[in-house]
Amino acid sequence: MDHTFQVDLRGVVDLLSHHLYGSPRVYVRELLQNAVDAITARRATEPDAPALVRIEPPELTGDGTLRVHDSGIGLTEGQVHELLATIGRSSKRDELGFSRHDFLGQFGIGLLSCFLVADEIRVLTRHADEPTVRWTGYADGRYAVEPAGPGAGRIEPGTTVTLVPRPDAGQWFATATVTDLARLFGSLLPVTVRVGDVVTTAGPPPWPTRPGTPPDRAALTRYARETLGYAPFDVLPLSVPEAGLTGAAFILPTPVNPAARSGHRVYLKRMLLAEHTDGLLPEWAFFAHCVVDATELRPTASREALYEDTLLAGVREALGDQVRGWLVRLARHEPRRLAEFLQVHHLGVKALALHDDEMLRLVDQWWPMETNTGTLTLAEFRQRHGVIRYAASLDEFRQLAAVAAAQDLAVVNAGYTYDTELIERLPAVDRSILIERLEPSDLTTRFDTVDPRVELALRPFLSAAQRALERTGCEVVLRAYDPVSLPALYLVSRSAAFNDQLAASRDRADELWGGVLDALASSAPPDRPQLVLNHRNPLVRRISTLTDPELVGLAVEGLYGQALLLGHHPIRPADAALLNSSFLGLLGRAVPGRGE
Ligand SMILES: Nc1ncnc2c1ncn2[C@@H]1O[C@H](COP(=O)(O)OP(=O)(O)OP(=O)(O)O)[C@@H](O)[C@H]1O
Repeated sequence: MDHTFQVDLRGVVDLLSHHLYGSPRVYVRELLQNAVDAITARRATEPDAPALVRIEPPELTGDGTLRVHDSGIGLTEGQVHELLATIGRSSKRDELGFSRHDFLGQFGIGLLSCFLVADEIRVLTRHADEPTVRWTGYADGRYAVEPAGPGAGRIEPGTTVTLVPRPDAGQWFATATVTDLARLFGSLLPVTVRVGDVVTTAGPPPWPTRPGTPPDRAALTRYARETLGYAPFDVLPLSVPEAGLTGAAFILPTPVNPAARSGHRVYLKRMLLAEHTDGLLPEWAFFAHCVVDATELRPTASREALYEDTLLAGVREALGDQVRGWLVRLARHEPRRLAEFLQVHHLGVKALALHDDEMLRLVDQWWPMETNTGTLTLAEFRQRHGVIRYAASLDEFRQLAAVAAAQDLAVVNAGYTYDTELIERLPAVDRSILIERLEPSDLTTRFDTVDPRVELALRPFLSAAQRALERTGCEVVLRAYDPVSLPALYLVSRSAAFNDQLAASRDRADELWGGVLDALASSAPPDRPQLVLNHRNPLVRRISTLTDPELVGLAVEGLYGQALLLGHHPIRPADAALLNSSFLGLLGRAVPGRGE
């Protein structure tokens, strides 16, 4: 024998409140939604029927209940039995079970949300000229249906839903709260909604809802200020006809962390879905905040997020194209504004340019980069210097910018976030673009060698200098270069820097890893850092003529330490000890009196 499922209503309500809805406040939304749907249904056959929803909070009814009156289609007694008492039953689906296009509701569970805040729900409803019916449902699962009785019938078709608040839910019924919630969820609804005497609907959205209508920028900016709390950098209207979507993207006026997306304000058929909806824009467009209304996108059952389907994916792509189009237009027609935009959002734009050719071109053309010949865009740099020569880290740039400039070598500082990757991606977009990473040791090839006779005469000095620095593993070289004021330059090729790091890790590693690192070290080329003394520098010349080997040692150690510091190189413990001893040694010699 067949049996019918029994439903434990308390269990279902518990499920809704703890696992489906984020807050009991959704009861206002569900009541509004049912009222609006009922009005839509009535106006389908009676286009001139009134379209009014009136909410009376307990303060106004005076009997502790909240009432929602609508001028909708109402229900017959048969429908009351069928629809109100069956969980999951809805009049808003077609014979095949698909949600009907004109309605907000579709799941047949919305009314249950009232049990989040009420113990008892009463519905007094009249359909056309049928008798008025009274339905009362209780949170424990009981319900009663009866005719309204003489004198208690409704004069007009429509429905009044009455909630008897639960003792612990009083806060959700305060007039101010109900007004705020009606405004939050329903301000764009196409019917008039009143809480008491206060109209909470605000008419049509502030963005164009018909194709071809130009946006009212002043109204949109006002909307952003009043509703979203900021004055946008710019506003662009959005439209995706396949999703029945219209809206606006507000470009945020301050930098935002691309990883901390705050989501978009989404309305479905003019009812607020959520203020922080994810998934509407591609991730790169984090600098845009959208407010949209769509007729075809679907909500999840909680009505607090968008259902991820192919339509949503298509919408995301279309909206991404529109935001991108705005950027490209700005670049073409308002370069100043674009520069302002980039000042605020350059990090995000660069992140986007890592994958997006159009954005990469934008960065190439418009983003001012630091170079050792002043601030230039990469495009300008190319035009002037041909090859984009770049230092891949801030330290490398600092170390070499001035010296390279003195050799007429223009270098871009690509040490800021994403810059190196972006420069290295440029040739993939435009094969004619030449790039070259500045290798510190390349510089020495541009330095002049010293006259062989002079160098020969300085052999003893150079040997003493090399001996003094032997412990540091660095090679002393003599060259002549500009700027004259620079006595010495410490140059580490990339492979030497790698070797240094490897040696430091080797010292800290255990046996197993030590073995692995040793194997690596043996495959790395034996490239030593160089201390390049500048023979054009007067001090170096004087030092090179010293005959006291100890003083030569102290002076060269001093130059070594100064070159390390000037180039922002890491100071290892051995370097610190060397710096210390050379400083004290030189001081000892400089101060009159006998040393111990
Ligand atoms: N104010 C009303 N006027 C007329 N009919 C109503 C009203 N409120 C509810 N109903 C009827 O009760 C049914 C169930 O309502 P309920 O809110 O539970 O679900 P729904 O609106 O169909 O779907 P959803 O769960 O998505 O809101 C509705 O389909 C509708 O037929």
